[in-house]
Amino acid sequence: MTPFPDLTTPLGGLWHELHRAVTQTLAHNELAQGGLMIAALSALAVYARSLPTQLWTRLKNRYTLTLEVQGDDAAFPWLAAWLAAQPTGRHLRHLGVVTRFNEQMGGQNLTLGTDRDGDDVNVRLVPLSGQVLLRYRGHWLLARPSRQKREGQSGHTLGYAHSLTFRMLAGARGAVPELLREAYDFTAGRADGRVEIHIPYSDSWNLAERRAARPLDTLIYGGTLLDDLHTDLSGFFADREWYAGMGIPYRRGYLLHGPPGNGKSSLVAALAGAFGLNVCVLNLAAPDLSDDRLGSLLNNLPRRSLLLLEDIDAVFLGREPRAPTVKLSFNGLLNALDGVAAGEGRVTFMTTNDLAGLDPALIRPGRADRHLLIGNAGRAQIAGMLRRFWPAWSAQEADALAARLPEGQLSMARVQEYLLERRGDEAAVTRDWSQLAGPTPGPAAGPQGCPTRLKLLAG
Ligand SMILES: Nc1ncnc2c1ncn2[C@@H]1O[C@H](COP(=O)(O)OP(=O)(O)OP(=O)(O)O)[C@@H](O)[C@H]1O
Repeated sequence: MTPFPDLTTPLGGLWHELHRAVTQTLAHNELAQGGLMIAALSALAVYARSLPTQLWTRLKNRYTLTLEVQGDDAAFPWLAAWLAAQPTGRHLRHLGVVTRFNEQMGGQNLTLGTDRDGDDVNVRLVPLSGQVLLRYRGHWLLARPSRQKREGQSGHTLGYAHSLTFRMLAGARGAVPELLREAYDFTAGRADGRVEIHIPYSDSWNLAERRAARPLDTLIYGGTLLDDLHTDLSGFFADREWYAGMGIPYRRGYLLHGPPGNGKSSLVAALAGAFGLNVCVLNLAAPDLSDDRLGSLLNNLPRRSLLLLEDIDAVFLGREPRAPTVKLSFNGLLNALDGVAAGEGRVTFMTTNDLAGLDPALIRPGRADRHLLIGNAGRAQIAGMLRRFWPAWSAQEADALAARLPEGQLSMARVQEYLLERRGDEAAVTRDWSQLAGPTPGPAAGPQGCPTRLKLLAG
């Protein structure tokens, strides 16, 4: 087949003319010859310059493998914390300071001091970007944390999307599962009795904090509330097959209601510790929580978690949002709680200080199967708390002191605060006792004396 078009056609004739003109020009015109030469050499130079990069990329793709984990994945905190704990992890030079609510970033924990309430003020030094070479089980790993700005529709910064990449020789593939297992054991898998608190991040959850589990017996409630709840929950976890056999959705919902500061949030965290579970805290009033996002979040709940919806009365008045900033619709919430997509095995705790303000649909059985009133402190509870603070006191001494206070008027948080203030001065507890029945001191205290910052998680 001839490389030229057919000369008998008009296009073939045109091509022939063009070819002849170019050949003649190149044969007789030195300027054209020089131009062509320069163009050819330039093209060669460009190709030669890109050759090492191409070669490197080819070699890299052929002989190395990459393990990448995105910041919103559950494995991210495991690997980030593991990396930060490696001796060479400290060689990363681009560090950021984040508060403890970003524990998922790994990094080095620093306690800067204690605040007015005696709580540690913690920050973390976390690697944001850079790369380090480290040796793992005889293999070289190039670890590279990085972050990318996330922008909203109007171009404003929403935050940063973090990711972590490990590059290694292809032969190290067998070490990947071990690496993941070790990172998991180092963090979430540590059987140290800690409870993980997760908060929403985009459509998924981020580990906000790992905290020591509070023993259940440090919480004192009236009657048999604690035992009943524990038994109910144990029964639920043991009954999966029974639910399946009965065709009943395998979910359990609890509504804890009562005045503030009597241990609703603390109870959820303590139960999580007792059952080896974690807590996912969701603020339904968050302005960026739409119906869709709530659905995704509930579908993506980390395994073995209790879902905690705090202060649900603060979101809707009846079925209407309490504030214009609330994006969630009442129906969206109902659907997420028990619609078709509602997660199997989910345990939800809702807390409220205002039962009367809630729409009955939100708390009907199926969404909230058990309603538990957690009221103000009874005398027996106050006596119980006195003996926790002062174990040497006899039951009669504690009962006698508690009997001087009105039944069900004070919050347990108020009693706790009073005792905390006098924990170094036993005599002051009895001496000032009448103050407890009086008005609550301090600007941060609510009507029942619940210090507002004693929530499971702020926000
Ligand atoms: N029943 C209780 N036994 C022991 N301590 C309690 C009890 N109730 C409350 N406290 C103490 O009071 C503090 C506040 O409790 P918590 O935040 O759990 O109350 P709450 O009912 O969830 O309050 P709110 O309705 O304001 O969220 C905690 O530090 C906890 O130690």
